[in-house]
Amino acid sequence: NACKLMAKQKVALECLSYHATASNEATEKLVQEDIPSAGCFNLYSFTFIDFELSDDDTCKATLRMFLECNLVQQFHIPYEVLCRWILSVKKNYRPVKYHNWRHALNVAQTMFAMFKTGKMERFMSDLEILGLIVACLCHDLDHRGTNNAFQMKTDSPLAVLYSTSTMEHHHFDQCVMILNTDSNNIFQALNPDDYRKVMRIVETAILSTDLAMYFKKKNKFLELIDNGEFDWQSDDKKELLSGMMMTACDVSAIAKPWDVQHRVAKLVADEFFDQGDLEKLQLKEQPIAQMDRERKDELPQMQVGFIDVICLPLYRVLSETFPWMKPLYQGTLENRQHWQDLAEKV
Ligand SMILES: CCCOc1ccc(S(=O)(=O)N2CCN(C)CC2)cc1-c1nc(CC)cc(=O)[nH]1
Ligand SMILES: [Zn+2]
Repeated sequence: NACKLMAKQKVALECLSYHATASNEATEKLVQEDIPSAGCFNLYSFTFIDFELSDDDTCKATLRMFLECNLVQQFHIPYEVLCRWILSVKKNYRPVKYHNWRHALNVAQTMFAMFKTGKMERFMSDLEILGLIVACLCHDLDHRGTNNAFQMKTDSPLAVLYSTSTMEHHHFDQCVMILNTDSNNIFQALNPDDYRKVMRIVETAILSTDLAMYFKKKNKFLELIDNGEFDWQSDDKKELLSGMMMTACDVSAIAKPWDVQHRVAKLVADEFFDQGDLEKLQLKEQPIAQMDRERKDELPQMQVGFIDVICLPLYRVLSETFPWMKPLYQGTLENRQHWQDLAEKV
């Protein structure tokens, strides 16, 4: 309707004024760079840390993941197009405190480690591996540091466009926009059937990162597991497994070594508190506890709740079915103890 059209134009206008694609200079530079090994970046580990990587290193680490999965050769991705696409994706993340390019890189690296160290690649087709890595890198594109509820409450143009999973639909939209920007289309060599398939994998995977959708999917997934499901080849089961893996990657900072988790949690809290400030100022309303900086001493207890309600159940069922994913469960358990200790101190 007219209302949606206006909102679409408003969002599109924002993009027009800001050039979405990477520059040719930046692309040419990356094309020439030597790419360190996966071992050098520690990409096979569930305890990968990006803090000491420069922005340039993060692009090389991303290139290394594509090369390590043989995706460039397999899908005839022109190397220059891949370099430009990585730089364009990085450019379309905003410098918010948590939902920025570094988060996207970490989520993609966890997916890579799941495929390789978690031995999940044996259940995945090559197209699914390509689709899921791309989905992880794009899953929070153009995040503004505010959640779906905030879009609704502030009547943001995005909430007019998408009434459910508002941000996740926008992230996918941004992913499509970048692919449609000339010489950024890493899927250009795929035949029409594979192109349709991989776009569907990317869309479903990005939409599954809405935590509200996770709760629905989790029960269906648990049912399959309880019935001793082991044939993950059918499309709907594969979609369900991919969705669980996307959430597992999205929250995987919770399983990192304690000093990393503690530092990342501060970034998450700072971004939440910024939204809480906006709600107090702009909306004159009291934010929920996790977004209220006046209640920051409740943070350790909230993290224990986050671990118990969302993270542990997911990592437990994944590691029971796929044993090599256990490090994620183990790391989360250890961090639960640290958060519990802090919660008792307050
Ligand atoms: C660290 C600052 C406090 O962070 C939290 C506080 C509460 C909860 S919650 O599970 O109770 N729950 C989630 C669903 N909301 C709708 C209601 C509240 C989760 C987090 C949290 N989220 C993420 C993902 C962005 C990462 C992270 O480390 N912690
Ligand atoms: Zn995310």
